[in-house]
Amino acid sequence: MIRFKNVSLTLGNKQLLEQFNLNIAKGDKVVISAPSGAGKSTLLKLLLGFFEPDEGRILFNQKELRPENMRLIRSQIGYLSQDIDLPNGKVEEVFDEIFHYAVNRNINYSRDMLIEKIREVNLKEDILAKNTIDISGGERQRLGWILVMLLNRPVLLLDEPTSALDEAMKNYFVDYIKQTKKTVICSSHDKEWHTEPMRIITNLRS
Ligand SMILES: Nc1ncnc2c1ncn2[C@@H]1O[C@H](COP(=O)(O)OP(=O)(O)OP(=O)(O)O)[C@@H](O)[C@H]1O
Repeated sequence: MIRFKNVSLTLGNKQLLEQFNLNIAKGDKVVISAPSGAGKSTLLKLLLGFFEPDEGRILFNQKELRPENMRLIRSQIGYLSQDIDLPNGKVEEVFDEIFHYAVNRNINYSRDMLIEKIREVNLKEDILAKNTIDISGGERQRLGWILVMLLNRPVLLLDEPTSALDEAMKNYFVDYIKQTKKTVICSSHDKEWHTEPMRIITNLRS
């Protein structure tokens, strides 16, 4: 479903990917656990079309990543960025707004579903009335997770998605990924991700 074929990429003066090959089948769970600065975030950003490879090809559902395909490809991806980029505003309104975007209008979403998820991830309902700029890193990360879970897209790209969470919460999200049928690529250093059925990738330079 996702294929990197001999992909090389240099940013600045640093070669991050060198003839990199990776085949990801539908439903696979891939965890990238290369050292800091190795290019994990960049690999995810390549799939979103934020960077283009210097050499090689990237295929998504047999289609080559090209500017004209990116809109359709992105509509199938739930992306959790490292800094959880939520718009400014009251949490409840931010979620409402996101589910009113044209691309998300066919998704089943309600305030009750949001509240159920908020409870599941050990947040309190009063977070709905808080501004997204006034919440902690751990709260923000859990809201990002709630968003990708509710968006319910077939492919998840997760960039250090458990870095700000306690052990119980890390395990909660690892368990969610274990049981989902979605195709998942996750960058993380957390040991909780080193478990079946995750495929661990440690080297981006071959
Ligand atoms: N647009 C850019 N121009 C030049 N260099 C860049 C650019 N984006 C990233 N880099 C550099 O590429 C390297 C890889 O960055 P990236 O964020 O992908 O690493 P990472 O493996 O995710 O690291 P970490 O685990 O610390 O988040 C870093 O040295 C970074 O400074």
